[in-house]
Amino acid sequence: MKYLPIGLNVSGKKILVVGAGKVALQKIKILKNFDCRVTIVAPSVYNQVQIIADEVIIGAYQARFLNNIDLVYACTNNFVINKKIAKDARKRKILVNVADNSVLSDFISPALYIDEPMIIAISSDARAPKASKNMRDKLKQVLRDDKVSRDK
Ligand SMILES: C[C@@]1(CC(=O)O)c2cc3[nH]c(cc4nc(cc5[nH]c(cc(n2)[C@H]1CCC(=O)O)[C@@](C)(CC(=O)O)[C@@H]5CCC(=O)O)C(CC(=O)O)=C4CCC(=O)O)c(CCC(=O)O)c3CC(=O)O
Ligand SMILES: NC(=O)C1=CN([C@@H]2O[C@H](COP(=O)(O)OP(=O)(O)OC[C@H]3O[C@@H](n4cnc5c(N)ncnc54)[C@H](O)[C@@H]3O)[C@@H](O)[C@H]2O)C=CC1
Repeated sequence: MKYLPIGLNVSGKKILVVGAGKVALQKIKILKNFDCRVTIVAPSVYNQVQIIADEVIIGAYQARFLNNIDLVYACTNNFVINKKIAKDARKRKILVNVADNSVLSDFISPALYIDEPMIIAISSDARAPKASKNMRDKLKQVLRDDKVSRDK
């Protein structure tokens, strides 16, 4: 095993998501459940992303966008850019998640289900993301059933 699951306090932290496609949107939707500030950078950003991000930078990634950032997600569809983001982040000691390269990632994204205050987080140590998603969906029902019995 390589990736330690921890509960990171992101309250008030500045988080940069590079890219605004399907994978970036998935990350942003999760982040919006937490008390952090999310900035998106991408050459073009569609409405849904625009609405949920705290700040949007239209344009290609530049290293200076990492200034004052606490955590970064590299979610472009360009592996060269993603690799550069990882390198730039490491130089600045900022923890980085690289959507297409777990080897370069300081942390990985588990499959999540949030029903406050409970969180289900399933990971396969980056080896079987689809299996993580499927297991999360099964356990989601367990949490829902448990809640029904707690609320009775
Ligand atoms: C390392 C990591 C990246 C990271 O940390 O970001 C990673 C990497 C890769 N994913 C790949 C593929 C797919 N990933 C998904 C979905 C999700 N993947 C997520 C996490 C992670 N994926 C991290 C490890 C998590 C762990 O430890 O288990 C979830 C759980 C959370 C999230 O993305 O936030 C999210 C569910 C979101 C939700 O529904 O809630 C689907 C299905 C779909 O999209 O419906 C497919 C298509 C599969 C198919 O079609 O079979 C591939 C290609 C190779 C392959 O297939 O294995 C790579 C490897 C690579 O690209 O190198
Ligand atoms: N859940 C996961 O972790 C998964 C990860 N992936 C990987 O994640 C990456 C992203 O996938 P999708 O979101 O589906 O791609 P996508 O094509 O939908 O989105 C890519 C985004 O990157 C942006 N982009 C491209 N060059 C950029 C630059 N120089 N600076 C800033 N933004 C830039 C594009 O404008 C676009 O918004 C791919 O590398 C893919 O292989 C794929 C499936 C699941």
